[in-house]
Parts: sequence; structure tokens; C-alpha cells
Amino acid sequence: MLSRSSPTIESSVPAIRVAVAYHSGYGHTARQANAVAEGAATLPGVTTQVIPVGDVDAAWDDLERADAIIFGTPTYMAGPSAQFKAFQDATSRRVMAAGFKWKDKVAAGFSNSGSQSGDKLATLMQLALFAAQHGMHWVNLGLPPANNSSTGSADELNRLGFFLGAGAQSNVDEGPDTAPRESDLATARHLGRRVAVVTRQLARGRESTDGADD
Ligand SMILES: Cc1cc2nc3c(=O)[nH]c(=O)nc-3n(C[C@H](O)[C@H](O)[C@H](O)COP(=O)(O)O)c2cc1C
Repeated sequence: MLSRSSPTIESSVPAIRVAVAYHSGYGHTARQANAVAEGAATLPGVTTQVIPVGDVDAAWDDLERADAIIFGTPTYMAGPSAQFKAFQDATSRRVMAAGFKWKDKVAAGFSNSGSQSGDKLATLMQLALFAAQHGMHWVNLGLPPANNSSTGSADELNRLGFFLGAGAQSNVDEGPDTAPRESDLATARHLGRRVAVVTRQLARGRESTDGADD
């Protein structure tokens, strides 16, 4: 909550916690996850935590404390990886049944896969529905599609043309040291910063409703 005693708007800005909960089988989506966190951390006053879902048993409290959670997974067989889905399923008991604990947090999502499309949209849609089941506020990518004209290139932000979240593509014969490419990492950083900004805007707006619930 905002400090009532703070004399200026700037000093009354609440600290924002952004968590990135992700799975990565081979390290490519991990690079995207770290880029998302880097982008969020560019907003002053924002702290970030990157949580591999395999370690979530030690991090449920951290996720509950977060103001925003950004979900990320490789696309495996047209959807989230089995490991990420296991995390999602675990939230039914640990989060929803435990008291709708993520309600009104900010959410967003990203996915990486081997093909340019690779059906990542199906994964992003599943992540958005998952966030909706938890009563979270979904933030989209907020970038125009790029790399779609005779003068465009794969080096542009949002070169894969997603709207719902951030996409990345990693050639299947490249390791995570070289894939995904820089434009996809920059797109991920953009998503992270956008989520941090929206989360701060929402925190300030919540103050104006004086704790009124919906
Ligand atoms: C089981 C499995 C299923 C996959 N299914 C897809 C797919 O549906 N679409 C796609 O474009 N790539 C697919 N891939 C490729 C991965 O998405 C790609 O290698 C990605 O970079 C892996 O990310 P990671 O290193 O974070 O695990 C699949 C890979 C695996 C291992």
C-alpha cells in the first residue's frame, strides 16, 4: 500500500515485485525468462525474482508476495511443456483452493519454440486462460508486429508478430548460447518492463479506490 505520510507522489510509489515463473528443458526459454526479468528491473523500485517451476516448492510464498507474475514456457507439442503444466496444475490446490491467492495480481506470458510459429499462440492463449482462472489481470505485449514488410527484418522487436505475449524462436540446431536471437530477447525485455509499468500504474490506482473490493 502507499504510504499515507509521504509528501510527494514519487516517494509514495510502492515497491513492485515482479516474479518470472518459467520452465526450460534445454536453456533457450531460460534466456528469454532472464531477459523478461531484466526488462522489468529497468523500472526504478522494481525487484525481480526468476523462479524455475522445478523449484517452486521453495517459492510459493514468493509468488504470493509478488505483485506481478510473468509465466514462461517452451512450446512443446503445441502447448506448455509437461513440466510447466504440472506447475499450473499444482496451483489449483496451492493457490486457488487455498484462497484465490493470486487474484488481482498482474500477469503476462511468453513462449519460445523451434519454429517461427510452432503454434506458440496456443501456448500464450493457454497461459492467458490460466491467469484468468486465477483472477489475474493479463498484460499483452503492446508492440506492433514487425518483420512483415519488404524493408523489415528479423532483427526487429516483435519480429514474430505476437500480440498476446512475447514470442521467441530458437533454431533447433543451436544451443542457448546463441538462441534465441537478440531481437527476441529485446522483445522479452520489453514485455518485462511493460508489466512493471502497468503494475505500478495499477498500484497507484488501487490507492484511489481506498481498498474497495469488487
Ligand atoms: C517434446 C518437444 C516438443 C516440441 N514441440 C514443439 C512445437 O510444438 N513447436 C515448435 O516450434 N517447437 C517444438 N519443440 C522445439 C522446442 O520448442 C525448442 O527446441 C525450444 O527452443 C526448447 O526450449 P528450451 O530449451 O527452453 O526447452 C519441441 C521440443 C520438444 C523437446
